Amino acid sequence: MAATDATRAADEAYDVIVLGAGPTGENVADRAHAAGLSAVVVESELVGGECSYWACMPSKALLRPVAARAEGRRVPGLKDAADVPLDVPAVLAHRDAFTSYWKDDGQVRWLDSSGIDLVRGHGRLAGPRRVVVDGGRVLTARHAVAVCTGSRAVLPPVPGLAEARPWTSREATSAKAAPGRLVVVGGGVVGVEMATAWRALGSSVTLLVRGDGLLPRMEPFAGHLVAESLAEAGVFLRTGVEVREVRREAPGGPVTVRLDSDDEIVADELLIATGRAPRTEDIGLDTVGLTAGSWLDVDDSLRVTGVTGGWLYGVGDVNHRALLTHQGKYQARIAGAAISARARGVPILESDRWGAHAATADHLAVPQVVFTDPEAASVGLTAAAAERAGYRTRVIDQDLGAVAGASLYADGYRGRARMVVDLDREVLLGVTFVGSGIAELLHSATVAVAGEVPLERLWHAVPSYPTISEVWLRLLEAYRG
Ligand SMILES: Cc1cc2nc3c(=O)[nH]c(=O)nc-3n(C[C@H](O)[C@H](O)[C@H](O)COP(=O)(O)OP(=O)(O)OC[C@H]3O[C@@H](n4cnc5c(N)ncnc54)[C@H](O)[C@@H]3O)c2cc1C
Ligand SMILES: NC(=O)c1ccc[n+]([C@@H]2O[C@H](COP(=O)([O-])OP(=O)(O)OC[C@H]3O[C@@H](n4cnc5c(N)ncnc54)[C@H](O)[C@@H]3O)[C@@H](O)[C@H]2O)c1
Repeated sequence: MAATDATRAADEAYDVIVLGAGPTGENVADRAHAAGLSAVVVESELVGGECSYWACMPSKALLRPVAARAEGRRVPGLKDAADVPLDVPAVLAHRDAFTSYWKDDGQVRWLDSSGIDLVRGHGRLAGPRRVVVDGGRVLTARHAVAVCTGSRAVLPPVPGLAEARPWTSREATSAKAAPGRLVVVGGGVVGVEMATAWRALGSSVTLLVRGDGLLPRMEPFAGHLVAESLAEAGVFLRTGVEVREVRREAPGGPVTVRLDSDDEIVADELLIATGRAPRTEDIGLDTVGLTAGSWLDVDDSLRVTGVTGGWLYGVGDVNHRALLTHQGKYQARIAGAAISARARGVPILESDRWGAHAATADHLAVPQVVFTDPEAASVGLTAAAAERAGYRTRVIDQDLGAVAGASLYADGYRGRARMVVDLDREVLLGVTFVGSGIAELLHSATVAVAGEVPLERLWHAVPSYPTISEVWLRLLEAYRG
């Protein structure tokens, strides 16, 4: 029997509506559902979002063989065997498998098995607590709507650029073959990771950076070490340059990039990796008093400020707090807890620093690993950021190559570590590691920074011998004198 309008309307009411099924949206829905609330997710493309299909997963699948080969080349006995070109079809096939061939059946099954409803289509807010999908189906939320629509690559307003149809992160992570000549614009994370991957896959790569170094949000030595190694891998790095104009005479033909110096570079592909914009231009923000196309300002429980009634949340990339999958998922856990507490009528939330309903780590302890060779990883504040924030600090640096575990790990190990100490509390504000195999070391630093572990107690956390982790001992010895 066909549902009447009345029963249909009742069917379409949920406790929580989530807009966007990326890693963040999936986790908000999961947390809400685990707390006994009904949840629906609206998704216009693939369940799993950018991370699964055009970002984290495919990029790391491309980069893992690059790192493994680089490490093999530095291990006696393995050097010659590892010093070979990558098997490009095998690497690309591995990447394709990691994106599930751009199909989301597995993630849809997970939603189903979790008891979360999925509505496919483009969702737009239509006033408080209402979402309209593809201009038809109307969903209403009893407690909350969480906007988790993520971000997209921005193209700077360079004449001819849009018409030249450059690669963005989507094409750079999903391309079916290595271009002969690739120009990459932007020395941030996407720029350096993709320059690393495509160089190793056989492209001649030119990396154009308008600043004076790479990875400007990290400690300067991270960018220096990565630049040194990219140059050794054969990447042409040009710093202090601006792109003035781009021309592509024929679709699929060569592209010419003119710089502010009037130099021209001709390439087969151009990757623009100059940052992100929020996917909020067409989600009905104007219907709730917000500006279309803006990042969402949120409080520490991820609730959007400037909207009355407290029902709208903005979680993940869309709030611009930390554009990382793990941080979006962390925010989702906090938002899910806050939504369910408010739904239960809990009078006062745990919104104090490090409370259950406050995403404090977004301000103080965001970890990030850049999967270049060497890897660069950091958590918390850089020395410069700590100084700007007014802390009284001491900076301790350590040559990672001098650690026994590192020299065993690879011949001629190159790397560096830094800890930034808050002298008033004697806890760590930030830690950075650069070197092979340090990605897995980062969590120790995250625990120390988020835990605000006193340095005198860290002294009793004994790293195993001979591991790269002994860098902790060297850093603490240098601090204690
Ligand atoms: C090349 C690259 C590599 C990266 N590598 C890493 C990494 O190694 N580690 C890491 O932590 N982070 C990495 N990131 C960042 C990471 O991808 C993002 O931080 C993460 O995807 C954000 O998750 P999200 O759920 O907030 O948004 P997204 O993953 O962007 O998901 C948003 C979802 O919302 C959907 N949507 C948008 N608008 C609507 C609408 N109106 N209606 C319905 N659905 C909608 C979209 O289709 C999408 O599925 C990388 C990013 C890039 C570009
Ligand atoms: N391994 C990881 O964790 C990982 C990997 C890739 C991306 N990400 C996330 O995705 C987000 C996007 O990465 P991204 O590299 O696109 O952004 P980004 O903000 O990290 O870097 C963009 C770079 O482009 C430069 N730039 C901006 N406008 C420019 C212009 N007109 N001309 C030349 N250069 C210009 C900026 O100065 C900056 O250095 C980041 O926030 C990052 O955290 C994470």
